[in-house]
Amino acid sequence: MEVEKMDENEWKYHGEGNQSLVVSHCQDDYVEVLQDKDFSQCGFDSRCVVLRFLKSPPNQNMTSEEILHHLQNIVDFGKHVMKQFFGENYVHHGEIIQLPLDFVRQLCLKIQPERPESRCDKDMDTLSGYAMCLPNLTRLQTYRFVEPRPILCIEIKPKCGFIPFSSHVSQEVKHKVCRYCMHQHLKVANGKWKRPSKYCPLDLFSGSTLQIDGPYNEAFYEKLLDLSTEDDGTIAFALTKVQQYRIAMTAKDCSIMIALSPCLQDECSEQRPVVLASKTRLTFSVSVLDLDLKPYESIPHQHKLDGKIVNYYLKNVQAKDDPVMSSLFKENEDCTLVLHKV
Ligand SMILES: O=P(O)(O)O[C@@H]1[C@@H](OP(=O)(O)O)[C@H](OP(=O)(O)O)[C@H](O)[C@H](OP(=O)(O)O)[C@H]1OP(=O)(O)O
Ligand SMILES: Nc1ncnc2c1ncn2[C@@H]1O[C@H](COP(=O)(O)OP(=O)(O)OP(=O)(O)O)[C@@H](O)[C@H]1O
Repeated sequence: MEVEKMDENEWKYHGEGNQSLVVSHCQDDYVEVLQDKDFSQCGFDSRCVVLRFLKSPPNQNMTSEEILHHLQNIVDFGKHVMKQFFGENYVHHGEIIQLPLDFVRQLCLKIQPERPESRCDKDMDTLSGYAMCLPNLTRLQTYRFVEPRPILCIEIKPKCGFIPFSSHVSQEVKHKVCRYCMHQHLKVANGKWKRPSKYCPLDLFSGSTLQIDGPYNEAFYEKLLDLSTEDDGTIAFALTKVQQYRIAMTAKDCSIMIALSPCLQDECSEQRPVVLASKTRLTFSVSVLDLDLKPYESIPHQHKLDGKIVNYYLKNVQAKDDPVMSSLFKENEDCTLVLHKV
């Protein structure tokens, strides 16, 4: 990708979350096989990548150095920690790219009308010129060229699914209803959603949970794994526990992108994973995204939020449905852990 020749008209709004905004190349729907000569600064043809910009509330801009440092942490954390947890093939840590400021400003103006109103409480960073360059995960990742066939891409955010059994969890309701389902009621009350979701992460997961700022290198990862479960009372132990918590919080908020495309029998090779769906053979790619480490500051926020979620649920949902906790057994509603003898 030749950064000096970047033209905002070749890029389009792709999507955004609470922390970042993503643009993709306008031609990504109909490109031909790419030649190695097209690859440059970040090792990809611009038509196969997305650019991911950080966002911040108006008047709370970080300096360029802070942005660069933050992006570097994201890349290192993906590369050395999350890749090890999820697997080399599923995590794409990307690279930092420095773009001409003029391009970034023009791009920001161009995409503004496409942004959903609910996301406009934060602005895309147009001051630093830094962004992450990542493969476009809505495409198949098997080869570095664009598939000639149509692709169906599904993005899911599985969220966290387990019922804690620790005796340190004092509230009885937490042993019965998962946090995600309880949180849904608070989100409806706060106006985030119109109604609680019928999805429950417990349907997806069967049990346990996934168990430090920089350097996010292999030694860091080893340290996380080596931590014994016995509390030895040292500061090092306590710090590592905090880091484990942050990593678990990060993992619980990730997204999974699944790209599927039809393929003919003679096209199937060992390199290309295939799934059979009734009469069709589909080749696919699976990627995990949004693996930015949650900041320290989110820990007290999580703690407060936890209290709000449970209190709201107990007062407004369970209290209404009691006396016999009938809600626990309502089909498709809050998901309760019901143990069956096998
Ligand atoms: O708290 P939750 O479970 O609602 O998750 C938040 C997400 O809400 P969602 O699950 O999509 O409804 C929320 O997603 P949306 O903004 O709704 O897309 C963010 O991912 C948020 O992370 P951060 O604080 O911006 O780093 C997420 O916050 P944390 O992961 O920091 O708690
Ligand atoms: N590499 C990628 N390829 C294709 N699409 C992507 C890629 N990265 C992000 N996206 C799209 O952009 C959206 C926003 O990106 P992302 O989830 O990283 O933002 P975020 O602000 O960190 O999210 P959150 O609100 O969960 O904190 C994703 O939901 C996804 O649809």
